[in-house]
Amino acid sequence: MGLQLPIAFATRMQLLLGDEYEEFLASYEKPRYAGIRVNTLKIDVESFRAISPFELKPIPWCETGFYVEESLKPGKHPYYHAGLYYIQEPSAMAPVEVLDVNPGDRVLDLCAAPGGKSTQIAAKLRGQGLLVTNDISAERTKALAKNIELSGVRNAIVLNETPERIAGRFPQFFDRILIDAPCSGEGMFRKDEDMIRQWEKRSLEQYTNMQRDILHTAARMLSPGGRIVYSTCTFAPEENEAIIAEFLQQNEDYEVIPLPVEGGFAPGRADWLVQAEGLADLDKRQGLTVDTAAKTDRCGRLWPHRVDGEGHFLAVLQHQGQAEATLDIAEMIPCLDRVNSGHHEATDKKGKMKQPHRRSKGSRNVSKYSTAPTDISELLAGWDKFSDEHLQSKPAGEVMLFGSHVYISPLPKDRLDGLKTIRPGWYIGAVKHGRFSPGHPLATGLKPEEAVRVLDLSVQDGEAVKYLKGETLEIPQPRVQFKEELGPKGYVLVMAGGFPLGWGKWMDGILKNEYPAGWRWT
Ligand SMILES: C[S@@+](CC[C@H](N)C(=O)[O-])C[C@H]1O[C@@H](n2cnc3c(N)ncnc32)[C@H](O)[C@@H]1O
Repeated sequence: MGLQLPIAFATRMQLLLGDEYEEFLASYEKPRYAGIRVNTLKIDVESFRAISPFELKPIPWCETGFYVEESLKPGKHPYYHAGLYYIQEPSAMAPVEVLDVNPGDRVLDLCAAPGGKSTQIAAKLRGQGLLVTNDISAERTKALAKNIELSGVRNAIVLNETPERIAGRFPQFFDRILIDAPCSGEGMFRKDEDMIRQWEKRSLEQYTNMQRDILHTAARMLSPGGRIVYSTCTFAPEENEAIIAEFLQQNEDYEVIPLPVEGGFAPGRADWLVQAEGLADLDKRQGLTVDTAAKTDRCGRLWPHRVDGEGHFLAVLQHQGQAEATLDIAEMIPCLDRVNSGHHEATDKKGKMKQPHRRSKGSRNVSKYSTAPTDISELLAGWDKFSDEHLQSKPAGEVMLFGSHVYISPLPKDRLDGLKTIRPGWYIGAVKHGRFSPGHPLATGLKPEEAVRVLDLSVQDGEAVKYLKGETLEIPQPRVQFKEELGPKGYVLVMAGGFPLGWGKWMDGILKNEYPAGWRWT
């Protein structure tokens, strides 16, 4: 066998799985599975199937997910750079499918980086409601913010916080909470051998302490009648059924909802917690009863020897309280029917939000964090002028100013006071050298019909790739589509096969490339 499993892991799995162990072990001989998930914020599944560069085989537990041949390099196609799909391990698509996200919900993704599940949640929200996406790792939130932007999400806030500090600001606030918990990663050994080295470095107890804390803190943020999905990519019952059993014991107002039978979910292994004579050693924790431990058979497991995917665990925790009519986010912010990214942390290095002051201009809600002495009216005038000249209409929502940067946010900014905010919303642009420059995420969040000037580049003959590499392109004027009264000169929304990639500036047959250097195709 090519893969060297840690002996302690293999011995434990053999003990737990008994007769099934040989089959489990044989799964490590098979190649890993690769998947993509269609981003329905950009394209519906049927339309994507019609233009897909890859053969697609449906993933049973995710309507928008497909197995693809990894050797075809799905990350090297202009459609990937246009955010039409996200590359995601097939089993990792399961937790969001059982979170039951509906447009308009307030959703928290607490351990979110690099953002696979957050972009899946965003697609289910369809631009309505709120996604707060968080990770404790500052480094990993960079990838998280980028993936949110690449996917064209307009209603997300990206945080880099501890769950405890978020709970302090958002008690009983969220309808849905996803905890894709940090774990020992045993289910990912086949996908990523580095996970084996990581496994050897940390004790199980370190993980279980973190998992317990995160779950208990998350529960404080759930609104009555809401739902938490707890998932891991590990097999150890200590990190899975035992965490859920203990939570249920301490929180009688929660039930575990059984998973749908279709799709390949195997039941949770309550039997690993409960033996004929009572609780197994593993779970002789104070207060835990056999009845509660037995409920964990309603959790779900994806086994690499039973499904085409890696190992995962998931539990749907439904709060039994009556859902209260919460204030709709759209009521908190006038006109929030379209609400989302950027490059500037909105907090200082200590995570302190600079004291905001609000002011209204016309029908608009404007908030400002006074980081830099940029003149507010200059910023607003810049944004007004840009939108008049380049957009069919101004996107609605609360305009927030951070120094010289403009965002549209799905929440009133005082909700974020004191939190280390990586993106307070959709990054619109900034005033540089006295001029408003549109942000790249403004382009990735726009629909082609919202721009005044568009240019469609060919996907087939390498033209879109040239743009993605940052090249200047020669583009004759008839290829630029524009609003007659505004002319062809100026910022152009550049597309690949009809899907926005970024900005360019067209003048006299030349398209100056505005694709950000850090995003370029290499
Ligand atoms: C399994 S990964 C998340 C993968 C992600 N959900 C996705 O689908 O792309 C777990 C994440 O939890 C983060 N993490 C670890 N401890 C945390 C904590 N106490 N609070 C929030 N995030 C934490 C890690 O930095 C890591 O990015």
